[in-house]
Amino acid sequence: MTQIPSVNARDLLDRSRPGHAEAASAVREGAMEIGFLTVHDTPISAHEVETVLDSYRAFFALPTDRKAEVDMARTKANRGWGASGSEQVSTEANPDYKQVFDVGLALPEGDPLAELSCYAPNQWPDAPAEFRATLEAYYAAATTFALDLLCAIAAAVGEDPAYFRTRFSRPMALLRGNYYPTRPAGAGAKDFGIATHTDYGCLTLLATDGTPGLEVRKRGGGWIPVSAEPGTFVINFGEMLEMWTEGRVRATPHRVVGGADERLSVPLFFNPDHDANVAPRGSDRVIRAIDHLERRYAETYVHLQAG
Ligand SMILES: O=C(O)CCC(=O)C(=O)O
Ligand SMILES: [Fe+2]
Repeated sequence: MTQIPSVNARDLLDRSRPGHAEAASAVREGAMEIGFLTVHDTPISAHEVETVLDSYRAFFALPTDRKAEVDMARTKANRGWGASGSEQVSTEANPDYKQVFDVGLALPEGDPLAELSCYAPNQWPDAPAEFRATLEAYYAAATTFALDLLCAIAAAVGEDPAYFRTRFSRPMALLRGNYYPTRPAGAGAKDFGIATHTDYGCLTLLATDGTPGLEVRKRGGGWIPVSAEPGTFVINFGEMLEMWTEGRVRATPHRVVGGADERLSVPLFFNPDHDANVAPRGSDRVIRAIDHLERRYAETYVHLQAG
């Protein structure tokens, strides 16, 4: 049976700890074989995650017309609320029935990067109170942790951590709240909370409310369920890191079918700077991170789809 490795984050991040070698070895298996791992003993507390989950829960519980005030479909970017059906991550499935709320890096006033849609301004609802402050605080904590994790994981798989550390100074990192209502009556074989997909970026730091639902595709066929209580995290890797490491780190397909229980999850998609070259290191190709990300956004967000 394939197991998703569980890693002590303190041991991983601190090379002087006696558990470091064991943590690094578990990371190698998680990154290079399965494409998923879970981490515990992290710098982000269960309480911080519960606070973020409570904020998203209150937002998604607002009446539809209130959420529509920050509907990303009214913009050419992906900041704000995405209604059920606003994203189609697989051409073999219908648009997902989840709702989302997406937040990106907040740039200083007048920053020329704000012209790029990957750095579009965030849209904030008036309610719930503290929603913006809670998400901004979590965004800061999660991006710091994600960078430390990515560098430690790079070192564990034999890459140069210093190289990665310099490619995330203005990251196109996207924080998302996913709200999965109960699986709709009449949902069929092509309907999913989120259909089978790989993530687009480097590393995804995923918190959940503890309700099961996420499934990871096994190489030999079949699915492995993964769960994470608040304070623990699921880590998986995206297409850019797979390209960047010439396939040594794997971007593994995953999905949420959804069931009788509502569910909330909070991924941080840790994407690099817009101008990072994510082509295999040592090759003479250039694949700009922003080009890959904008192409994937244009394929999957229904309001950005061509035609
Ligand atoms: O809800 C989950 O557990 C996973 C969500 C996911 O795969 C995504 O948002 O990319
Ligand atoms: Fe995903």
